[in-house]
Amino acid sequence: MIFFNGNSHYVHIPSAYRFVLILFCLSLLIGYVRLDKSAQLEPVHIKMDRDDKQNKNINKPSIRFNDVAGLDEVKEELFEIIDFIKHPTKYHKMGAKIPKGILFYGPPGTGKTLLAQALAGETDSSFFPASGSEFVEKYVGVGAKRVRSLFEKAKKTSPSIIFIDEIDAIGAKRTSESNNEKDQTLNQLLIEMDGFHSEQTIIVIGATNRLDLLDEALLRPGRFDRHIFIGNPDLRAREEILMVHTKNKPIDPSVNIKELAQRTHGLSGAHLSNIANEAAILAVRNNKSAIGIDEFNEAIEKVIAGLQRKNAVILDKEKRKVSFHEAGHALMGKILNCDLVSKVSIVPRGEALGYVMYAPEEDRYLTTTNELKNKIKVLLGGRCAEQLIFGEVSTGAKDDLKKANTIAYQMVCEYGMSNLKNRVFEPTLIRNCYPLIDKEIKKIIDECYEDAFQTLEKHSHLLSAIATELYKKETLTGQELENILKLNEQKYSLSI
Ligand SMILES: Nc1ncnc2c1ncn2[C@@H]1O[C@H](COP(=O)(O)OP(=O)(O)OP(=O)(O)O)[C@@H](O)[C@H]1O
Ligand SMILES: [Zn+2]
Repeated sequence: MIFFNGNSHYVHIPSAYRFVLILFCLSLLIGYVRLDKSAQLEPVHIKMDRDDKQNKNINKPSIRFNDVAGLDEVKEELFEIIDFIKHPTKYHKMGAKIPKGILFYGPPGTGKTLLAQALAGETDSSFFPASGSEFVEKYVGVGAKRVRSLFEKAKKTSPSIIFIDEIDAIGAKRTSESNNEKDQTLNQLLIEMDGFHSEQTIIVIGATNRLDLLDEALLRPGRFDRHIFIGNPDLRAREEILMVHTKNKPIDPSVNIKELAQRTHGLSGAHLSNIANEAAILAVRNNKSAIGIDEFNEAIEKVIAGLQRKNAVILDKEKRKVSFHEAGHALMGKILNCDLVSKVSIVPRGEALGYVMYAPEEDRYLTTTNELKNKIKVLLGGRCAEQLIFGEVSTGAKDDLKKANTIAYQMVCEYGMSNLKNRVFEPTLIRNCYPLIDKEIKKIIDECYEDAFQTLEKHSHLLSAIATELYKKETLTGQELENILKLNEQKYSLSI
């Protein structure tokens, strides 16, 4: 209550009322402060909560290179990228551009995702996994928007690694039957990759099982210009992968991991991790205190039986055949001093069941008749070895034959290196003179085959030595090949 005296503007309030008034004002004040506080605090509180969630969503993998077994060559290649991410200024000062995109390609389950996580773990980068198929939407523009928002998030928490699995889902070659939504999504990805500055350390890793499907635009310099093949593990790698996946499991001492690795030729890392897990589950079911060989045997059978592709696991007989076939190529290459062999392997790669890798040659612009014939002999060496050892040939030389025949054809029709001398055959002339040309091609191929066969026959002890080691180890480096030859050449010369 307020008393008002019109004359003096003095307001007289009795003390009891004064007390109540003070209390009222105080309570208002406290209420206001509380209201004000809560009005201010609440959004702050919510904001913190959101930040917290965002931070929690930022995935910083704890996986390290040590968790990825085998793949030593790949890891070596990635060490450079690690240095880029860890010390970007060193490179910026030199005016060097940090690579933006890396493409991992190879068969499924070989550790592409694992490696990308390990790269993030090693560099303490934020990890943004995505799958190409997530961006493929019915409605135009949705995929592009998702790409934009993914890059926005990655930029905020740089250094970041964006991992796009199944990149072929958005990055496949564009055809005349264009799909507007897919094209927009791919364009957005290209724009984002072209857009981020080199000061923002963001590496985009794409993974695919089919490199050949990807659009050229994606592979251009400045985009996914580093391509790293990640293949199925060889014997040593399989042993290491099995070790990684049995590390924290009680294993019966009688289990020989090396022997398990030998029996799982052609399987991927994912299969091996699956075997270890299946074996553990079986051990629980069998009331065992440790995983024994019976559980492993059953798990291997289960995983192998579950494989749809029969040739995913090469039968032992085939493995022997492939070993001799590849040894035939490698030995011919060595004897004829053709190209420098850097690796021989019987680990399937793409459609090939084995392969010989040659060290990059210096650029050559001229090749002689003899050199071309030697190339044909090396190509035919695989089939010759099969004929020599098994008395029959297989379909495995399909690609070799195609390449050998192409060289022979060029020798006859383009280089004037046959009995038809210095003639050049244009398509119409080829049609008219086909029997003549064919006879010359056949002559070159037959002579080379005969020569390669005799050479391998003469050095069959070396062929067997290489094939045996290859069968055992599955991959031989150029140096290991050299050592086998040296060792057996000595034995050979001593024995004659
Ligand atoms: N080199 C390896 N070392 C250890 N574990 C491995 C290795 N390779 C594969 N694995 C195991 O297999 C699982 C699957 O591997 P990952 O997902 O990385 O394969 P991927 O190549 O990305 O397959 P996809 O092409 O099918 O996406 C991993 O989680 C891991 O358990
Ligand atoms: Zn071959």
